[in-house]
Amino acid sequence: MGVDLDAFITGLPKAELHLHIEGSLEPELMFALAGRNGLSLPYADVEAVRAAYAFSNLQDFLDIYYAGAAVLLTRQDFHDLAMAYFDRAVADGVVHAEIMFDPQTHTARGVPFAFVIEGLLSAMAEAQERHGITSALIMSFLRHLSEEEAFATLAEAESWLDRIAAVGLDSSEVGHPPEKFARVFAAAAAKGLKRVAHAGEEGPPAYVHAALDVLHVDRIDHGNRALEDADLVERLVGEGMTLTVCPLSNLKLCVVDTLDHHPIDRMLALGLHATVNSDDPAYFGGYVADNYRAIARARGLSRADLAQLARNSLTGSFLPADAVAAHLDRLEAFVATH
Ligand SMILES: Nc1ncnc2[nH]cnc12
Ligand SMILES: [Zn+2]
Repeated sequence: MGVDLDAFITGLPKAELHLHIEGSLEPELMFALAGRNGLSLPYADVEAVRAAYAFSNLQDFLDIYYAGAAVLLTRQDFHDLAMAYFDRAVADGVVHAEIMFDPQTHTARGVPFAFVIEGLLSAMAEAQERHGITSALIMSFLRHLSEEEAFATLAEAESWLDRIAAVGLDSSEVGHPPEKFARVFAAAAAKGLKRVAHAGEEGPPAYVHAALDVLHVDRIDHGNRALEDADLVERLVGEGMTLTVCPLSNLKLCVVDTLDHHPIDRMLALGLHATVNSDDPAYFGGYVADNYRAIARARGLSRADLAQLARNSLTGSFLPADAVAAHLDRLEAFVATH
């Protein structure tokens, strides 16, 4: 009733479960931080940065994304980066965000782990105080690096483990299967951390199986290629496994050729617990509500579908059950009146 689809999408209380904070670095902030830190960028201006964002696969993107992150040096830089994200997320109706960070991208450049996490944590506290948005941290290991380096990162995080909800696995998927990180994920689990992993973005269904069987993940990031394996789909449905799907990312990284062919509605119809997320919004042309809008238009999603995606995001989050229930109550009230 009443409001148009854009307002309905924005108004739906939702969680964002797949967001790389380094991927929310807008070109304007990239230039501001480069200036503040006395660094020069290989781009003339923000338009030139945006023009460089044309990718034909995941690796094309990762090369540019790691280069962009080089402007992040101080606690204040990480704080400013995260505050900019939270401001956008709140405007999109995000009530809870589980944000991934890649410490190895920074520690490899000599930035102390403490600067990264303290900057993010101070922004998380400020965003909660200012906007009421809650958040959690997912510490992701770069899968193109070694198991030993992942263990070193877990050791560096030791004194902050009570502030980290989960470990994750990202970066170049093909050739770096989940098995490579079996032991470090087991060590993280023994320390009480939850586990997520990118799987089935470019990698085959076998990587999704391994994320489940070997890494014992609580969620699958992306999971698109699971659709190639009917038994795997049945298993994911049976286990109620949340998939953190990222439509605009899938388009920009050529996981789908057009959003018109995106499988989000097929996933819902199969009973998969799919969610919609932005992945790296500064690089892929949109924040979470842009992703809902783009996929709704391309696939003709109904308001009931959109509400189900938002519901899945809340139930798939790592929030305590009472907080999930409270958000779901608000979601159902919103849906009933719009
Ligand atoms: N979509 C993605 N896949 C793998 N690693 C990433 N790091 C940032 N975004 C990523
Ligand atoms: Zn991702």
